[in-house]
Amino acid sequence: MSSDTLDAARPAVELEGITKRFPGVVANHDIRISVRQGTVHAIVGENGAGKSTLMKILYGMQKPDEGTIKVDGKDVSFRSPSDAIDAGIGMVHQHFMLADNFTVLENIVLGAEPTKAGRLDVGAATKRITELAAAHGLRVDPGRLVEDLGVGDRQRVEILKVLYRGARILILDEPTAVLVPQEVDELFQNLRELTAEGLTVIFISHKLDEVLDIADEITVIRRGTTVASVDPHEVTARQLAELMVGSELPTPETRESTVTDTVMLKVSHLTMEADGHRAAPKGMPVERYVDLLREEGRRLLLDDVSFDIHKGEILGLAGVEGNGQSELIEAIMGIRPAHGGIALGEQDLSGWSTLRRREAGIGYIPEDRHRQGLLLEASLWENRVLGHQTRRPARSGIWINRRASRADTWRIIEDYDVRTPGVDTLALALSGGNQQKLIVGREMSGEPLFLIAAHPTRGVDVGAQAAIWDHLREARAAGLAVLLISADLDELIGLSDCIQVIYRGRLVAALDPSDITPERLGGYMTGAIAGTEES
Ligand SMILES: Nc1ncnc2c1ncn2[C@@H]1O[C@H](COP(=O)(O)OP(=O)(O)OP(=O)(O)O)[C@@H](O)[C@H]1O
Repeated sequence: MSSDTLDAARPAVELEGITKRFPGVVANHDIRISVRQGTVHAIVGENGAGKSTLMKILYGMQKPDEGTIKVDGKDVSFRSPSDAIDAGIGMVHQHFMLADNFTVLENIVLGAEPTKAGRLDVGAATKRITELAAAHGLRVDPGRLVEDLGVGDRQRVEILKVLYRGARILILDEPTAVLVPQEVDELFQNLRELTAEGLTVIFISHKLDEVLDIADEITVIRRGTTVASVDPHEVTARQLAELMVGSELPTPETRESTVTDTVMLKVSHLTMEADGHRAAPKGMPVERYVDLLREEGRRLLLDDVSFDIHKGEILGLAGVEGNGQSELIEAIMGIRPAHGGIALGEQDLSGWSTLRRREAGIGYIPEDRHRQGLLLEASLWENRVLGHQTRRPARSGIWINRRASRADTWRIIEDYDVRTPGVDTLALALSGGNQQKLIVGREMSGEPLFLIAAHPTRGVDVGAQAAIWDHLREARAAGLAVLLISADLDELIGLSDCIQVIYRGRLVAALDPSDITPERLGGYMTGAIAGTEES
């Protein structure tokens, strides 16, 4: 949109004086934002700044204590998301909420208004979806099963789903976190087409360069209140970050290799069958057995994966989600059986329980902090103890040592800048990024020999991201071996000593991070560049 038309555009959403308090925290305070119709309006801020709370208010999931919301110039008051949907607001969640074993069409119409007869008119629904998809440049095939779709396609289905319900204002919560660069380009193209047709997009992201690329206007929230609305053409990513933090950022230090010759983790011929683990015939070498499985045409989730990680080394694993990363983690943690070998230092881990592996020195920052990382209903100090019950400071004799655990939780809060009123706060009351900082702090505190870091900075702001990177680099310099799995390609390239690409369960390329671009890496990850071994 040209700046003249932009200025002329009327507001689609006006938030005036929004305040929301939780016990001990003012999450939003006197927020003022005017979102012009037909624009992409980005909202940025540190972890815990209050972005999610504000979006929950706008989507009817929470009620503000004070303030007014106007949509298309009219005062509204939402009691639930369905009120927000009726007013033309749609939310595209970061974690897709699609049913895998249903088609695109079924997912889109699921939960939308039933037809008068109570049955779905498949012909009419298909026609409407096809028209919507064509009108907005969102190509998807309504008849395909969602489980067969890639991440970018799934996101398009989510967008179509809210458009199908009549949304004119779309809220996108960190939509690029799971996308490779090529998919980000496509998403941005889609968003440009949507706004060109008069739809309005509210875009939340921690990736400031992307925000600068796509937004027509950016609002910065700091400690619960709006501190600036800026034109993306007039600020740099660094200035934006400084507005968020309220002070100048430190310049990142240059890095030196700390990789040693000592192998800390050795993974050899790791292979996992899709339809159930069967023991290999006695005495048959694993390589031979893997060949046999292939000859039989069995589907393999991990296909003969071998690599070493040395003391002081970060090995980055690049891959589009669903190409075997989760299975690799599960095999290393002893959660799911696989063929092949895993050794930590001199110790062969075959047959070891997850707890024993953890005790032997494996730390684990899980990819899904809600399902695997935290007990949301428990306090922060209890979460500090979680998974570390048998080690100091949690344990003294046979008892959990509350005092030491609480003190250590305070230490993590300080070291990792977790924004919380205290250690008795429930984990569910922390913002997403602050939950993540707590988990990273906890896993690093166990002083592991080897760490699996799955998306360690997902959802954390640039300041906290830099702090977590520093902690990882320091631990690496002290000899920690790290398997880093991340969808953030700048993070993978910036932190890793070597990058392996996983595609359909196989390691297809070994790349040197010092001479690879995110675009080329994305090419390997999607299979667009054929996987040849490089080094
Ligand atoms: N249900 C709740 N109960 C208590 N406090 C809450 C609740 N939800 C949010 N908060 C607090 O409100 C503040 C704002 O949190 P919010 O989730 O809105 O931040 P955010 O900007 O979305 O952060 P992030 O980038 O980490 O997701 C935080 O201090 C958080 O701990």
